[in-house]
Amino acid sequence: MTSRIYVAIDTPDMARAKAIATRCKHHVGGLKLGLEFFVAHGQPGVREMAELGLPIFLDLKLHDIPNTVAKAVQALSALDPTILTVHASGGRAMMEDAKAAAPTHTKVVAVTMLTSLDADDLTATGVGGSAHDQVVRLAALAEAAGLDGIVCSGAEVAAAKAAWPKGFFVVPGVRPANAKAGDQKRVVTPREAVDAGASILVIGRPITQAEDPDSAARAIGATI
Ligand SMILES: O=c1ccn([C@@H]2O[C@H](COP(=O)(O)O)[C@@H](O)[C@H]2O)c(=O)[nH]1
Repeated sequence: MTSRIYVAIDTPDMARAKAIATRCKHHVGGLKLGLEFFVAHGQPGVREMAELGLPIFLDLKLHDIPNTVAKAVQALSALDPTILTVHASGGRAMMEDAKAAAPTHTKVVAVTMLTSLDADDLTATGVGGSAHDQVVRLAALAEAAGLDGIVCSGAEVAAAKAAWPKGFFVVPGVRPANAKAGDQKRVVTPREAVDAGASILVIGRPITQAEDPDSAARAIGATI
């Protein structure tokens, strides 16, 4: 069975990115390339990583006016990513236009509330209610916009899935027991994320900063 783990390759260093991906490629289901990697290497870098043969999750978290996001998605289409992210707070029209511009089989998923934020952060940005309420609200908006799913923490995925059973649920902020949370505030273990209904888990530092990324990915895979 294909692993549900997408390893977050968060580095601007191409040699390191390829080395990590090559080492753990038999124990993960895909590679997640985000802002740090894309700003450093752009589309040629993504193509180079895709040559390793794993599905590519392009986590660019696009967030702008509908026309700008749609044009950006069009410009990325040749990369044919398996998964692409936009921010749900960009609004319904932005998400609709992003989905319309994406290749048919690319899953366009909306980031609801970053896993590095907690309830206090939400209040500080002027949003009332709990993380749970915010995620469920933005999940409904993403579904209405025709997206494929959302990104949320493992703490909200069960509620989001109950409201959207056919949605695709991406869960970052995943930490094996006793691993350092770092800047992540809404954290669950890999097992908890899967039990709650995650479609895929995004895991970065617990794998990429391990002495042996291959063993780390394998060990985490064994817990789910
Ligand atoms: O809410 C979100 C959305 C995306 N991410 C991304 O996932 C990885 C997590 O890396 P770790 O090292 O496992 O913390 C990273 O690339 C983020 O950009 C997220 O953490 N939370």
